[in-house]
Amino acid sequence: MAENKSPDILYTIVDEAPELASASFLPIIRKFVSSAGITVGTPDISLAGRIIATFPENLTDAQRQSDDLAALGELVKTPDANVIKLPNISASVPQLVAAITELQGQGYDLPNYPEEPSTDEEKAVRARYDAIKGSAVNPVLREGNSDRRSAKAVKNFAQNNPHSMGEWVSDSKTKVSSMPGNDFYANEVSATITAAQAGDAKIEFVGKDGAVTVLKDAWPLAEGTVADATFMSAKALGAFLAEAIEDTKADGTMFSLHMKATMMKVSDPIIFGHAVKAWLAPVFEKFGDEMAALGVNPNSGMGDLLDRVAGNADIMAAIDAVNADRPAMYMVDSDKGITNLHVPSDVIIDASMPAVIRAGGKGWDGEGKKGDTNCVIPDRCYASIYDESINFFKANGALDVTKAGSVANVGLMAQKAEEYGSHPTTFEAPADGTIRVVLANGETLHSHEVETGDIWRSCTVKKAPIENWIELAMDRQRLTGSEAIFWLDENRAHDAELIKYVKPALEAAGKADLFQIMAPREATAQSLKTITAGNDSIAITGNVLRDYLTDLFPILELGTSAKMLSIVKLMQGGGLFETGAGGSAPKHVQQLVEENHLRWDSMGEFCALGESLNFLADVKGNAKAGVLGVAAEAATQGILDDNRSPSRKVGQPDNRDSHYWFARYWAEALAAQSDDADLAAEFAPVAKALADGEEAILAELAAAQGPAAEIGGYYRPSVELKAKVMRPSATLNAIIDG
Ligand SMILES: NC(=O)C1=CN([C@@H]2O[C@H](COP(=O)(O)OP(=O)(O)OC[C@H]3O[C@@H](n4cnc5c(N)ncnc54)[C@H](OP(=O)(O)O)[C@@H]3O)[C@@H](O)[C@H]2O)C=CC1
Ligand SMILES: O=C(O)CCC(=O)C(=O)O
Ligand SMILES: [Mg+2]
Repeated sequence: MAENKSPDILYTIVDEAPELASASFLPIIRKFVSSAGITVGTPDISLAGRIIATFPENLTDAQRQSDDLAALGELVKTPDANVIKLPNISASVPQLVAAITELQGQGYDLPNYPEEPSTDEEKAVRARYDAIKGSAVNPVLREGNSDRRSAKAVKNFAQNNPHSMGEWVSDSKTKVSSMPGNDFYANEVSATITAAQAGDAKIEFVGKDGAVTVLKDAWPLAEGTVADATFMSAKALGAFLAEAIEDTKADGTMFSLHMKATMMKVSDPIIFGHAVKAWLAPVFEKFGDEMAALGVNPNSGMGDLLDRVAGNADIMAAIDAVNADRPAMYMVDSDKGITNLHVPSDVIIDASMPAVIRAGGKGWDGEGKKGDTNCVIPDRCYASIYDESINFFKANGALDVTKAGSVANVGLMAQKAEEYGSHPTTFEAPADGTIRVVLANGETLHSHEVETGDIWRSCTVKKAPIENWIELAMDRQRLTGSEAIFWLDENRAHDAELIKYVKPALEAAGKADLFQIMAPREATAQSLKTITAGNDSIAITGNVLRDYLTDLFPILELGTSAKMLSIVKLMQGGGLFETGAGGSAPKHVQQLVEENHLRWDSMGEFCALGESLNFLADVKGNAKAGVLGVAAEAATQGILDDNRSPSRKVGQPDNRDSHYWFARYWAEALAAQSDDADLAAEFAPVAKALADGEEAILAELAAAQGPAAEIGGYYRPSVELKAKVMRPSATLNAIIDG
């Protein structure tokens, strides 16, 4: 972070579409808040920035960057944090490799990603890259639980301006397929650590010969922590996937796999790799050794595999033959031939399943044809929410957006809760044997018999985050009076331990009758019924369902999760304001580069900015921030009232136009208010200049659209080129920079 004085607000530098939007929006924010003496820092948590910060010894002084993520990770543990966090890339291996290659091309002398490290040096490099891989940012910053909901104005807008929804028919063949058993759900055991059990635990693998290998040492388990262990059988997974492919073919639908290989960066790429192997089973049987020699790693996807075998005509012919015999495949981009199995980070379950459901159960096949799809979600822990949603819409038709209520979420997230914190304690069984958790007192807490390749993991959640989550749920219920459901399955080992916290806490507060506890399937059906009737519900969930539901319901209700209010009340008193619940929208970058139109909607940034300024006012007593915050809320309302959000098509207003309107409404609201005469006087001429310049500004913005745009890189675009593309209006720039 460049500034010496700690900035009042930190606005993160990220990747892809939100970062392009920032090139236009940040100068506006800076201009407005500087009038109140508020400073904005820009910590770089982009994938490229994190790579650069990891290898200072390879770089010149000019190239080096501080480790801003580490600094932010410390800041969020203090009451001073006021962070606006935009979505960033959680990189799959192919993305990480592409980012490294791009940086090397820009003159950064970075080591290659060691695919198969053998020397100690390679292993050390690999470990440093692995810390950057996957979801490496959000879990570090989320030192609090999550409160995600649609702001009233956003919800009203959606009801009055319904987005397009696919039609649901009762005989749709779209379905969810999951393993019948031997998955994480079936094998889960869980316990709450007692005082006598607390301390540094170990995870061990015991071979059939009795030899013990320590997989994880000095693993602190504090009293009150809920600690689970479970595994997915590799054999059962392989058999299930083979059957699912056959079943899809028999159904005449298309095959689609929905995983979270980014956030679940250890387990899910392995499961994804099993699907690639199952799809190309005859090819792996015949050419397994040749493919291994070419460096094929199925976990990196079909795209990487095809690149590696492209020079071998026999293998390519075998792949073509298998594909000809397979069912249709759900496509990421049918024009470019990118399939569901190409890149593990292309189809991410939280966004992909709601997109299928919003479309009436449809996906697109290799010929660009719409059709029903078999949605393969191997593990059953959470698949039931999608299965139940699909059943509900088959029976009731698509949601009526104009009348539907809303499902908000209170999510247990703090301190790497549950599955999303389980990467350091996830292992692929090295051989047949036993994996066990041995406590500090020598007791074996959990133990599983495993076979080679089984995916074993332990998830934990600490006591203070659980208690904070229950408090937050009670707050939200009290403030809204809504139906409130803890989505917990008493038949699941982990959830049963959480229920032991929830029930007494509710009873002690005298609120047991205001809350229900339901398994995810039942809670899905109940919540859909509630919103169909026009009422609201609060889903109080664990970390994975927080993630899934805060895309599912907003994508159905609002058309997108980008417009969500996404507040993380940090446990030490600070504020972390996430901008929406969606990601960094890679497809939007593609459109900008091809035709200079950015369809990214900054509504998430607008909402987070208002919250962050109000936080500065409420918690830090900064009255001018309060005035700016109220005016920013008015500007957000103006964007909605006058329908100034970006359009999808080139030639129509885009992200940049919405920023002009936001600036104008913000300035007008500041000029009109009477709480701070200085701010009113300062912004009156700004508001006038923006209004007077409307025609010129909109014409200059429109003129930029159409031709390809050059931004000088994907993972690390040129700052100058980005600014040139994203700030094409000289008239607007003169007002903002003046
Ligand atoms: N908080 C975070 O840091 C998060 C990061 N991610 C990361 O984001 C990347 C992409 O993930 P993906 O699964 O594709 O999900 P995204 O949410 O990024 O994109 C899916 C689709 O949602 C729509 N969308 C998302 N945000 C906006 C917006 N602001 N304005 C308009 N439309 C929007 C777009 O639809 P359309 O194409 O129809 O316009 C987009 O193609 C991955 O690297 C992932 O790891 C994902 C989730 C959260
Ligand atoms: O961190 C990530 O990879 C994704 C986060 C996410 O999807 C969410 O919080 O909703
Ligand atoms: Mg998500």
